Amino acid sequence: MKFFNAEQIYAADKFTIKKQQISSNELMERAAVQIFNWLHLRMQGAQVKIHLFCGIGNNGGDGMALARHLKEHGYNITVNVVNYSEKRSKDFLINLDRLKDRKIWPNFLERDCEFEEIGRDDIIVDAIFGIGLNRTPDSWVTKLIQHLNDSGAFILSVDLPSGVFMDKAIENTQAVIKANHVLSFQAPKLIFFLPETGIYSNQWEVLDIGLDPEHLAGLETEFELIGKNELLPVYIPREKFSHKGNYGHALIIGGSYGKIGAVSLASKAAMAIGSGLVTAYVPKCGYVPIQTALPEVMVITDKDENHIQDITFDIAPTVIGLGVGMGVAQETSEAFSSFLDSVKSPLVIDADGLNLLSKKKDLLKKLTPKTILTPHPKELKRLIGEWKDDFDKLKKAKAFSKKYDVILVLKGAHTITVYENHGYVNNTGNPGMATAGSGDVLTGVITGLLAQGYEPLDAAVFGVYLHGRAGDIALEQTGYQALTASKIIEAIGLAFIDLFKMPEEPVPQEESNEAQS
Ligand SMILES: NC(=O)C1=CN([C@@H]2O[C@H](COP(=O)(O)OP(=O)(O)OC[C@H]3O[C@@H](n4cnc5c(N)ncnc54)[C@H](OP(=O)(O)O)[C@@H]3O)[C@@H](O)[C@H]2O)[C@@H](O)CC1
Ligand SMILES: Nc1ncnc2c1ncn2[C@@H]1O[C@H](COP(=O)(O)OP(=O)(O)O)[C@@H](O)[C@H]1O
Ligand SMILES: [K+]
Repeated sequence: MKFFNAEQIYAADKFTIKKQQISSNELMERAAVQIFNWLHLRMQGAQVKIHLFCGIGNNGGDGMALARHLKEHGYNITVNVVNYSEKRSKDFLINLDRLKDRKIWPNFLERDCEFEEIGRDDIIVDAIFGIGLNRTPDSWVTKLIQHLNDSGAFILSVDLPSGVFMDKAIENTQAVIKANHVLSFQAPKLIFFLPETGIYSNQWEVLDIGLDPEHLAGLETEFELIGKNELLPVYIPREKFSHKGNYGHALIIGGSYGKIGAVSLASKAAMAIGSGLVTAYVPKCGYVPIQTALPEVMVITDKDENHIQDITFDIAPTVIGLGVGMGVAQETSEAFSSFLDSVKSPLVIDADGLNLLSKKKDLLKKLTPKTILTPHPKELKRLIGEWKDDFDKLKKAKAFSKKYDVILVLKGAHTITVYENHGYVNNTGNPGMATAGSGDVLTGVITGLLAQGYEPLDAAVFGVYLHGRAGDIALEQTGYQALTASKIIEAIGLAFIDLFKMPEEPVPQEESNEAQS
């Protein structure tokens, strides 16, 4: 699913209005009816106080139209116009008049005015700013936003939480609505998935307002949300007469004294994801533990007992995953450097492999084209330097990807895989996965997919999805706290099965069309 920017949404509005021969106000009405239906289905006429706060643009217009439907269905509402500008939009004004026609008189909130009391059990509809926000709200609007956030009431935001920009970082965190639920029109928004802005959208849902699907499908976007629909076409089925040689040989290089478990996890994950053969390359101290723990995995040992000092082997792996638990000893660094001089196979580099690259940036030029790097935020900082905010991080990651021809897997709650100018946002996984070794599992998963012939970008995006899905499935048995990296590996098979089990959930839409009657 694509993430559109504000300009694309405005253009899609225009296109739809023309093609469907409707007015912009009719489109607004659709949006308002959808929100009304969403609320009505849940509230069933309950007399909970609903406080609507509407700006003077089209986001406010949506709120005014919603107020009319709520009133007509007997809900207990108060309507507030947050009068932050004189430049009221045409459709806001139409809906203001329609309210007045029905004898509903909004309170006009201005600088220095008193704000109404809001009870903890009340509901707030936030329609102050939408995608048109282009500067930080004034101090009095900021105070109002704090008043709403402090009320403890349930906040339903229209389209996005007021105060969040579509394409840049928040400047004043006090000036942002903390929404309990966001109803986003037509498509989700990238800001829901970035850590600095995502915290303001506790939950979100998409409401279809009927923008022209063909027009939307033809739009080029920088970011997209990855789900089953995007991945099923990528899946490589198993052929009846295939043999293990068809599914590649993954070599996992890493480990050091006390950190052999990282290689065990990555190797086991590479096996579980379907690699035909898996070999682990470890210092001597890793031989017995891996041979004992993983009968399916072959082991090659380094000449040294405790650290990797010389990466040479006489096998021909299809793909190499390097770095987990490897340490950054001087000898390891030198071995890594000479290994890169001759390596030709596709590479996945994680953990200490990334730290070594950060220490000697020259090595980046030696990487196989489209090498996959899987940094967590600290490793990423070492690689690409500090960033100002999430948007700056993505910009820097894209530039880095282009400069070195690498695929960057930016791990986090919503891992984003970046290649050149594009970002693929993951929507599986859970906070239970914030646990030792879960990153090692991801390294094995991606390496194992590459071994089977997936293109590097597909292997990264698919691997991140399956890893998260396995974490979600494991969670059902363990709960957050007891979820461990090993449990993620155990659930990989179910993550594959789940891919085919049921179609992707449709974008949530409300069935009831009561308000249209
Ligand atoms: N296809 C869709 O998705 C549909 C979307 N719809 C709805 O339209 C919403 C977008 O509406 P919108 O363009 O009128 O912008 P909105 O956010 O209401 O802001 C209003 C104006 O405020 C101004 N302004 C900006 N920052 C400011 C500040 N800090 N302090 C003071 N003023 C500030 C700025 O004007 P400026 O002053 O810069 O000229 C801006 O234009 C969208 O989110 C959705 O709810 C549906 O109705 C139909 C289909
Ligand atoms: N809150 C979270 N929600 C979803 N996934 C998470 C969360 N926290 C961590 N993860 C995932 O867990 C993995 C952690 O990787 P990493 O930090 O390298 O762990 P380790 O070094 O212990 O193996 C990443 O794939 C990351 O996306
Ligand atoms: K809003």
